[in-house]
Amino acid sequence: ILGGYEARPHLRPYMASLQLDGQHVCGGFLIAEQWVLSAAHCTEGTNGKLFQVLLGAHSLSEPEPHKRLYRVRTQIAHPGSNIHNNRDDLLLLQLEEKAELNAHVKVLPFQREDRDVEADTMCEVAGWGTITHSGRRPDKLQQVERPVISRELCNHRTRHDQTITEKMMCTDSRKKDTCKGDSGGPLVCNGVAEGVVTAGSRVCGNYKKPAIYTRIAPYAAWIDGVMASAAG
Ligand SMILES: NCc1cccc(NC(=O)c2cccc3[nH]c(C(N)=O)cc23)c1
Repeated sequence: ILGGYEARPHLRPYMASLQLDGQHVCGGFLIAEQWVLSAAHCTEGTNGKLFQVLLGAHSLSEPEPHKRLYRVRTQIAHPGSNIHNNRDDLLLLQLEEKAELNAHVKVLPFQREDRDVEADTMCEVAGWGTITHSGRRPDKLQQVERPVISRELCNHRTRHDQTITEKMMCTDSRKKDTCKGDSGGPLVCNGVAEGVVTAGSRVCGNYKKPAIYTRIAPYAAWIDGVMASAAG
């Protein structure tokens, strides 16, 4: 997160850190006791290795009560996701066991009504992604508030030039923005997860490249289907 600030500890008990060999790679969030939603692009370069999911954390390094690393039973990328564009950039992770829910570990509801969030709505995004252009990584969860911008503006020739589909949404990226390692985290508007951070143009903090999110509502049926079929 560029231009943000340290989150109030455990005010976002749904936040997950997707880790490989103890290293934070991407954000994610708890959508059910045994399921985390993140971004498919996060699996790039992991050559099929499964993530471990850290829940209940504020600091990535310090011991904290309720902080727990979960193994992943299965990772399911949306069938439409690919490395060439940002379409269908969603990843579902089934934990080896149900997460132990408590004050620091909670499920975040996601939007099921497929209607655009109005432009200028203030939403918030959090993550352990880089906090400087040079790529400094934070130890503690960061957050920032960002206004939603219209798809029309986001699709302008000088911005993302007609690549933003009706299954995506954007927020202003002037100075305060998502960045490397924030992918997979939730965009929360009025207490509901409306979007999932996608790297998009990979640029951070440049107002010409607004932050892009995969809208969750259009994928509610896919998410429910995967969770139901794996319930086993
Ligand atoms: N503000 C939009 C936004 C949201 C989330 C992430 C990003 N930026 C990256 O992710 C990024 C940036 C720079 C080099 C990078 N290399 C890689 C990589 N996977 O090798 C990713 C990146 C941008």
